[in-house]
Amino acid sequence: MTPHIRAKENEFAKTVLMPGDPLRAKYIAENFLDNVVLVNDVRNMLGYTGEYKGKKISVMGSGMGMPSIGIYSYELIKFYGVKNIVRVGSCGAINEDLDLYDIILANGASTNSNFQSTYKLNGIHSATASFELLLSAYKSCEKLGVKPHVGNVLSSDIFYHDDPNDWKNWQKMGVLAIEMEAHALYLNCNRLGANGLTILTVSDSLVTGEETTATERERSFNQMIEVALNMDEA
Ligand SMILES: Nc1nc(Cl)c2ncn([C@@H]3O[C@H](CO)[C@@H](O)[C@H]3O)c2n1
Repeated sequence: MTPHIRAKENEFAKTVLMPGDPLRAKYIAENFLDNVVLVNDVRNMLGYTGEYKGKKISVMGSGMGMPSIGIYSYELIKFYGVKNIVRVGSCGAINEDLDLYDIILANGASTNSNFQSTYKLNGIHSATASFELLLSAYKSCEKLGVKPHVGNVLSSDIFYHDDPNDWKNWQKMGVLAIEMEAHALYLNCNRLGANGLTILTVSDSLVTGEETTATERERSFNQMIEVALNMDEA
């Protein structure tokens, strides 16, 4: 038990998938996993443990933003012994080579957040994914015939930027897309010795202004889930 999770000590698998939306966690549990058990519903941040092709795996919502995923990923690693956390989410593309529904594997996550000030570093930590998980996800993409984009993303504290064009400065740095969680996940994993990876589906493009519809998001989301579920476990 923690302040935010009611699951018993051994109720999470070694690997946890984390969509932002707890209803996505419910969708994944109901549509992809067998022998599913609800292990958390505190604050309705639904968490489940089940099996995929006979392998134990968990899925739980992370909420939106770095403070939220920062709490849940910390507690999963520190108090439940989780070793691998794979964020599966949506993002806004800022690179012109990206199309709607493209899949991104984030090897790193830049940020405008103050999150890493807690580590009192006399510099800026490069928040990076686990290469083991990144390679496993890349191989899973190959098996499924998916060509992912591998690169840096921006984890922003803000969804509505006051200057609607400030993403263009990040575009100059080769950043592929904007989302709001990866940087904090990677910091927790880097600090606590766990493996983290973020897999994203492009749900909108700041370059073209295109957006997916709610139903299209669900369809395109499935491909990313299959990539995550078919990864070899680290
Ligand atoms: N800042 C931001 N901007 C754009 Cl264009 C996004 N597209 C998807 N997301 C993700 O979806 C949620 C916001 O809708 C967040 O969890 C975030 O990770 C985005 N977050």
